[in-house]
Amino acid sequence: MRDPDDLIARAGVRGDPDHDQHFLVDDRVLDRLPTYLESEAQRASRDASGSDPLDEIDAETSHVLEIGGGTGALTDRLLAVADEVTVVERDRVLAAFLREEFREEIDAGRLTVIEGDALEVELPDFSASVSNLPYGVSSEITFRLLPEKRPLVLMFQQEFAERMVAEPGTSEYGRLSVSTQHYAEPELVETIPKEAFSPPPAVQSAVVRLEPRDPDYAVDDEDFFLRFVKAMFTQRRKTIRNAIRNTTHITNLGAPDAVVEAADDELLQKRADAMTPSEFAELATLALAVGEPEGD
Ligand SMILES: C[S@@+](CC[C@H](N)C(=O)[O-])C[C@H]1O[C@@H](n2cnc3c(N)ncnc32)[C@H](O)[C@@H]1O
Repeated sequence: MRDPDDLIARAGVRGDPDHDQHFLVDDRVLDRLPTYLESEAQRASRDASGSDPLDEIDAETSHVLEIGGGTGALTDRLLAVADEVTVVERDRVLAAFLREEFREEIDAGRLTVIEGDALEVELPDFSASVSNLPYGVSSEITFRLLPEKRPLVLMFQQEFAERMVAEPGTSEYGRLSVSTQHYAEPELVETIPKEAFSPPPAVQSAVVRLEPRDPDYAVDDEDFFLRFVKAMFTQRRKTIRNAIRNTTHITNLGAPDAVVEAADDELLQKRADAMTPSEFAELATLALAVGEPEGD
């Protein structure tokens, strides 16, 4: 495997925190990241057999997408486990370096470097993604990837990761938890100290594994459901009864009182942070049916 410090030296760059550039320099962390594509049970059985993680990975690695390639330390590990890798990098100098450093892999058709903004470029049909995300746009990128319903292993600021995996009734639980868990089952698999990066970011990081799944509830209109959840959490300290009445500028409900009249009283007395995703779905479905949403 290429040495991460050598890659930075060869690229002749210093990560610029203002452009979300924090390069991973801890080999052990880099080696572990692709293995999180496996489930917990698969990882445990491999650990028990003592096999080399990068040799034995048992996951869908036909085409792995990496957002934010940097100097290529993670790209190198992904090439070791995947048939094909596509890396997106916005920085012109870094994209040129990746094309030079990985010329052989590119010529062999195993690596594609896309220079551009991950929020704008056309993404390939990938089988999984493993990425150390640019934190400034991590939410937007994640919600671009989640609807594709592929396994994702993504690095975030720790506090963000904790909100993604949070359960109802906790202070971290919010709109981010419900919308993440609508698409996938998230698992916080490892926290990463600042020293694993060069330059170190301001806060600790964490790796989240996101296994795509269909939710255990049905929604007729996904956009309305997500907008309804957003609306309820803008009124976190209010009861759902008041939140429904106070947020018509977000939900576009023409008849919020009709929703309140038709809804189960027990739900109406709750606050958003005590509502399970399926309870939100139940209310959103009712709101669509009787709340006269405008423009839907
Ligand atoms: C946290 S670094 C990770 C670099 C490398 N993968 C590693 O682990 O060492 C994030 C990378 O994303 C790039 N980047 C920042 N914003 C981006 C965007 N909107 N689209 C694509 N790449 C972006 C940065 O230039 C940087 O190289």
